[in-house]
Amino acid sequence: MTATEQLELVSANKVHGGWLKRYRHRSGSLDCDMVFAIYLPPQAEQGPVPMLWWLSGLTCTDENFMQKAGAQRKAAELGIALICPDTSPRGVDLPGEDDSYDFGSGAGFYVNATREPWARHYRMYDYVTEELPALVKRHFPVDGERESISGHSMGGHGALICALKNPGRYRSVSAFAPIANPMACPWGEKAFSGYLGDDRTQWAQWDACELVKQAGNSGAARQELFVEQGENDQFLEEQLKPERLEAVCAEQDHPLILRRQPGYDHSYFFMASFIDEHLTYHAKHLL
Ligand SMILES: CC(=O)Oc1ccc2c(C)cc(=O)oc2c1
Repeated sequence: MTATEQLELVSANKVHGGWLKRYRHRSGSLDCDMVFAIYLPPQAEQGPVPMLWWLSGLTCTDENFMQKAGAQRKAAELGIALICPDTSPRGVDLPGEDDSYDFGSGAGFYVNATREPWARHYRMYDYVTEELPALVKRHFPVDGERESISGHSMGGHGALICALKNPGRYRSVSAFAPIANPMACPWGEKAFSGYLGDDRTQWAQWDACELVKQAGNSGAARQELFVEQGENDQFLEEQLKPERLEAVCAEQDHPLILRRQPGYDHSYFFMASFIDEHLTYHAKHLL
């Protein structure tokens, strides 16, 4: 811990016997102040609990999942901490940062930007895989050896790439309506060209389909991917493309559970409907 590290409590609410707390801290990797949310189940009063990281989607902050998904009841029952970072650096005031919902503020895409002016602050991959986990492990009763990851849409993409880029790190990974092949959809092409430049070989490091292709060369065991997808999702065909992940997983013999749910859209109503099953899935790997 650095001598100056400070966590400022923003809010605290008791939920299902545990505590949902929000904290502000100075992020070194993003070079700005950030807020994250953590739900500690009642079991955390007795000793360290395993963790589920939740990565949210475009336009979200640390708050959406905690307020809308209804995950705390099951997390309290299972004894799993939930941790939700914000989705981009905040307050850094870069030109054009607030011009659109799918780039800049609220749209960090969980990559480390290499292109100016984004490279100094837009390092969400380092933030969610290194800086914030280290901080959480220093300050809260969590078991650093037991972590899993999940997310929605842009955050589903984030969860998949974090797991695929770090074999053996997360006990399990799941995703709701992930942007499965960002190199080949308008959201991803805009974000990757803006943050990473025009060299598509660099983009491949941040694309779940490309990482599944590369996973066979790492020597590590292939980790199962659990994906939930609503069939009435308004972004399904143009942006999400789960069939591409399905095809590449079949081609590479990479384990994938892809569940298509009739009638469900892209909203948090979809996540609220299946979050308990995802928590139960992660609990099988964490407990
Ligand atoms: C709270 C909420 O509705 O979140 C939300 C809405 C829309 C989207 C879209 C379109 C993409 C995404 O990545 O996340 C996302 C989250």
